[in-house]
Amino acid sequence: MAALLKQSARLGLSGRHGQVFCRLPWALSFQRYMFNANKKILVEMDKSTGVALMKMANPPVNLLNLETLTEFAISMEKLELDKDCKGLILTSSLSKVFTAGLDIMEMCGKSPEHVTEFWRAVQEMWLKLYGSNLVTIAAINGFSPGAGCLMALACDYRIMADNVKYSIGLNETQLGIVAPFWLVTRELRPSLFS
Ligand SMILES: CCCCC/C=C\C/C=C\C=C\CC(=O)SCCNC(=O)CCNC(=O)[C@H](O)C(C)(C)COP(=O)(O)OP(=O)(O)OC[C@H]1O[C@@H](n2cnc3c(N)ncnc32)[C@H](O)[C@@H]1OP(=O)(O)O
Repeated sequence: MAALLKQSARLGLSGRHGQVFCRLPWALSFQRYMFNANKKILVEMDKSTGVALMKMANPPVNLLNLETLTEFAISMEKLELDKDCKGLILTSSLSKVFTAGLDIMEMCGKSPEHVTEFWRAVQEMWLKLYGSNLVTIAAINGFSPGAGCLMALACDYRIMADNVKYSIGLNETQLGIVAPFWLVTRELRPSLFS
């Protein structure tokens, strides 16, 4: 963990004036590769350190819609298959939003099949992060409501930008969505499981 944090510092993930800056070398060596399917999830993997930097890049607020969640799951699978990858830093490419959470429009006026597929993708996102073999760190560089908070909770470690304007929390009850029992017990009351 200490090594990973040092690495995140080396990559430039340092909090200052409420921002988490991500400075990466312009020149990519052979030890570094990047991939993205549809550019909603950007991944930069540094083989020399074993640390992958994953940035959500779905402006304006990094909504987690079906497309983004699917791309996220594919990206996680690729990293899990890379034997050189030991750790993952999950962050946002945007300046003040980590993610605004689930795209409410995915749950509104859609067919039951679509809604089912969408919620399956949400669960898959959680399973991929919570069950990952990688050491996972959420570098929360902005607002992180709802599923943004869920994502952060599913990581092994969380670092949040020091800015009183940014909020984080499970606010989904305001929309009539209730967090399931297993989620609450696993992430918010882990002592119940031990
Ligand atoms: C493991 C699975 C098992 C089930 C688990 C079930 C439940 C527990 C776990 C998680 C549940 C999560 C549910 C959710 O995530 S619901 C969504 C919660 N999110 C919010 O309430 C965020 C609301 N948004 C904001 O507060 C602001 O947008 C924000 C502070 C993030 C940014 O503010 P800013 O001023 O920069 O931008 P805006 O002008 O507000 O937004 C731009 C644009 O985006 C639209 N928008 C914002 N958020 C959403 C959203 N969540 N869904 C859809 N659309 C959104 C906003 O309306 C603007 O649109 P437009 O006016 O430009 O058209």
